Amino acid sequence: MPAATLPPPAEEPVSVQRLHFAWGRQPLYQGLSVRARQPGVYGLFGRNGCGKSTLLKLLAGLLAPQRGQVRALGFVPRQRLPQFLAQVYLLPEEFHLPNLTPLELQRTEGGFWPRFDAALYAACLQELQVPLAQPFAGMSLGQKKKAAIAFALAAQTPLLLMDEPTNGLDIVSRAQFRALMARPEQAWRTVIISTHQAHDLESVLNHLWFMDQGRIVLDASMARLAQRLHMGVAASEADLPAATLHREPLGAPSPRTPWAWVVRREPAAAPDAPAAPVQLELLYKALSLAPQALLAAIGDEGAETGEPPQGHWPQEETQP
Ligand SMILES: Nc1ncnc2c1ncn2[C@@H]1O[C@H](COP(=O)(O)OP(=O)(O)OP(=O)(O)O)[C@@H](O)[C@H]1O
Repeated sequence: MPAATLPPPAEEPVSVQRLHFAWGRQPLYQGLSVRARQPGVYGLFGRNGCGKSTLLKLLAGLLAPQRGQVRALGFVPRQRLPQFLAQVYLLPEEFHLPNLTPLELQRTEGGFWPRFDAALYAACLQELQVPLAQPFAGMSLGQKKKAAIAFALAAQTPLLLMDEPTNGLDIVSRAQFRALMARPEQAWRTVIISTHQAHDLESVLNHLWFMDQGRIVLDASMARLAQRLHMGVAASEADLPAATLHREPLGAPSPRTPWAWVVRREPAAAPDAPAAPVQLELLYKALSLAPQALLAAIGDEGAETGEPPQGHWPQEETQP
């Protein structure tokens, strides 16, 4: 059955409840909860070292939670059941490719993923301009990364985890990555992308998670962000709108320096005004520097959809 016509998964793609995890004695998460309720592209953002890669590894079953519950596609990832492993693909930030050509990689490893799509692999490699028959040993870092991205997309797993996929790619390749993510073959599944390259994902994301101090502090759809926030650039500091949630000069401060701003969007004041696109880089900085007012303006999406907010989960559970 073509991927685009697959039925939606019976299980919630991802559910993490009251997760506790520490590397050695240093606690990283002390009660992290987050859910991907439906397929889509989720962006996982946060400062260096906040725990994004660790969460992806927990979702792939490479690490075990110390307390709490992690579920992906209805499975407990750490059990590493073959049925689960066939449905999840983790593209780590750093990886080792055997000294094969991309074509040989498909022949030797493609069979591990039951939905591996050889035609899609060839199309992705072509789009990213990776030579099919050149051994990886003779490729640059960026070329290897692109080959790995093509393989990850072609594996067609219901859950795809990508850690900093655009790191090391040139500007043209980043645009090509965005085009690949927007292909219809990707629309049916759940993709979680950890990244600092906010601009690379603006047009691709359906949903945003922002992690800080071991918790997901922002869990909002892009539609909600566009509905709740208004962003723009003023010609100078004197031209900034009143009551900004975040403001920053775009260059060395001077009376003529333009300033970027974020304000609460007031749909009641102009109900027919179209929602403006969300500038993720600005949002990222605003969340990193002064999150409280911004989070209050965005509000709790779960509360409005009847979902339990963080910390109201039922029974805490410890996994093997
Ligand atoms: N193998 C490891 N052993 C010990 N500590 C680790 C290990 N991997 C990660 N950590 C620590 O866990 C914390 C979270 O690391 P992680 O790589 O998950 O963060 P991140 O948000 O992905 O960071 P970055 O944005 O820099 O990639 C860091 O303080 C890091 O030092």
